[in-house]
Amino acid sequence: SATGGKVEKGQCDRPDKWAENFPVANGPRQSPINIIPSQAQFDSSLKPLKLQYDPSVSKDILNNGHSFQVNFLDDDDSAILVGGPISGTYRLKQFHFHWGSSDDKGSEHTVEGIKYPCELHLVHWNTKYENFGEAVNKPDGLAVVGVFLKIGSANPRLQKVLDTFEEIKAKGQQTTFMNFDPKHLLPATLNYWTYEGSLTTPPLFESVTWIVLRDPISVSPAQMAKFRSLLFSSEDEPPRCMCDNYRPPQPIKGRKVRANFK
Ligand SMILES: O[B-]1(O)OCc2ccccc21
Ligand SMILES: [Zn+2]
Repeated sequence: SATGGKVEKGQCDRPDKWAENFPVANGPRQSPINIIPSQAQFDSSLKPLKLQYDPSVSKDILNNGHSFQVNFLDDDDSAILVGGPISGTYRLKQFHFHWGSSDDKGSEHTVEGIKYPCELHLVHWNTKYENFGEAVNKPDGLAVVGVFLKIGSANPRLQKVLDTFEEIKAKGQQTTFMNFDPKHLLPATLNYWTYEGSLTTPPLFESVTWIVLRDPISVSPAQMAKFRSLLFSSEDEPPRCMCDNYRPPQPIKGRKVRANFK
């Protein structure tokens, strides 16, 4: 940068600047939020979450310049989410992650102010709409399952994803990534909190029913270092480490968070 110091984040990368171009950033149902378990309301009418991902129709993995994502074939009901707080059928479109520059931060949702080093988002769209693009800005358009990653033993299922990173190091790079079953990235029990929220990245559409799992999956420090080996920048730009791609918690604005467990 001009000052020769740490390269500053570009304007568009800074969450505190997003309201200038996306006024909904200050809207009534923004995400993520800080979850306070004692204030969540147990709702016995909430159904069990059903993630039916067979066969696993993953296609490819892409570095999109703000995270990396695994894309799925979504032209039929092969990988769907039903039950939980939603009605109807939502199709899996992609999953991606958010993480920090160190293990003490990185998740978007927090629990009693606790940040996890990483958070996985499994993005599904409501099949009452024609496709993801039609669903993405509708109030009941998306359902995103959030999974926390906690520092512990290395996660062999996650390693399969990390092993592709040499091929997608820079923005815009993509490689095939088939037959990966995202069910293997879920914790043993699917206890969850749910609330109405938004995309956590521009355009911040208020279209997401959030389903945040209570139990984390494990990730090792070495695996977290691998996340940080990716770049925000493309191969012909000065390298900028891909990390801290998380939005901080937003005002709850009177919303209720429900739990399907006591
Ligand atoms: O903003 B997000 O990361 O959170 C939910 C979501 C859905 C689709 C794309 C990106 C996102
Ligand atoms: Zn996300």
